[in-house]
Amino acid sequence: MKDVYLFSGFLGSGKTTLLKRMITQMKEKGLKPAVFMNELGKMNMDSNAVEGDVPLKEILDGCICCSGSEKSEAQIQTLLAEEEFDVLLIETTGAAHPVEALDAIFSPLFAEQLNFKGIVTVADSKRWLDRNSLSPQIRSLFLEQIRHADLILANKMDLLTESEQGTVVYEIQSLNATAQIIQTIHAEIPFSALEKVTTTSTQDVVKAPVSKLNLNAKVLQFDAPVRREKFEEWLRTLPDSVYRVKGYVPLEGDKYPHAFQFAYGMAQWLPEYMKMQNQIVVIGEELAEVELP
Ligand SMILES: Nc1nc2c(ncn2[C@@H]2O[C@H](COP(=O)(O)OP(=O)(O)OP(=O)(O)O)[C@@H](O)[C@H]2O)c(=O)[nH]1
Repeated sequence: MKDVYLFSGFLGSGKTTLLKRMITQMKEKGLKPAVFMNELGKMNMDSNAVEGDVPLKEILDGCICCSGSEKSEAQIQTLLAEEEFDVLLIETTGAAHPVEALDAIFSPLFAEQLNFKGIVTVADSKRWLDRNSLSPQIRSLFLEQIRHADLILANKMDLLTESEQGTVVYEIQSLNATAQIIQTIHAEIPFSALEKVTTTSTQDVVKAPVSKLNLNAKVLQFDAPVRREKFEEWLRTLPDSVYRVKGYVPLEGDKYPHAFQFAYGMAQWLPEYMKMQNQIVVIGEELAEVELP
């Protein structure tokens, strides 16, 4: 039997950061991980984070509103048939209800092969404090991801004061009394913390209704390099209903585009040493008016 962990958490909370850490630690222990990820918006930026020697299946432009469980089942089946691995890590999109992703894992097809260990939710602690500013649909998704977790990482603790950190842990524990909560910075946990997880989820778990999300993903292409200040100024004009921006931004004067991440008001730039497609994906509500500067 292969252990399976499901990584859940809102857009930009730190799931890919956790995934990378766990892959490194598993390899150090001599375990072979495989990864299945679902991405919004036809761009495979996160899968670039997974090294080439790790078996990987992904669904790009993953469905936002439904589980698409047949597609997921087919991908998992291919992994099982074609690859050698010990542990399967599944990263859901930040827009997914964690319980929907369970459909594929609990498929009778895999009953003899997969041992589901649990839902690990990465919570953006700063966003937690500000959750009331989310639209009602998005807020209920955000809460559902935490409510169904077996292990919760209260992540981005570096952005909070000590008293805010205490508030977040207390409030999250009131929403989910059974899950263990670990306070983290950049999702730093030992793999042993993951191994201890035991799930309370079953196929019949009852999920609160999350009404239809108006979340969309829009890919924007750059025709020419931009000035970094101009681009950052543009970011500040984005409405609060833009939850996530990521991709590759060509900057004036630089040979290669820069990998770029933006989540909850925080931007991160990383140099790239290869030619990547000059495009970003913007994820949020009401994106019709959002265009590049
Ligand atoms: N300050 C701070 N930034 C963090 C922390 N953890 C992750 N980040 C940053 O947050 C951004 C999003 O992290 P990811 O790991 O890509 O988040 P994700 O949940 O995989 O994002 P999606 O898959 O797009 O939903 C990146 O720029 C990370 O470097 C943290 O603890 N503190």
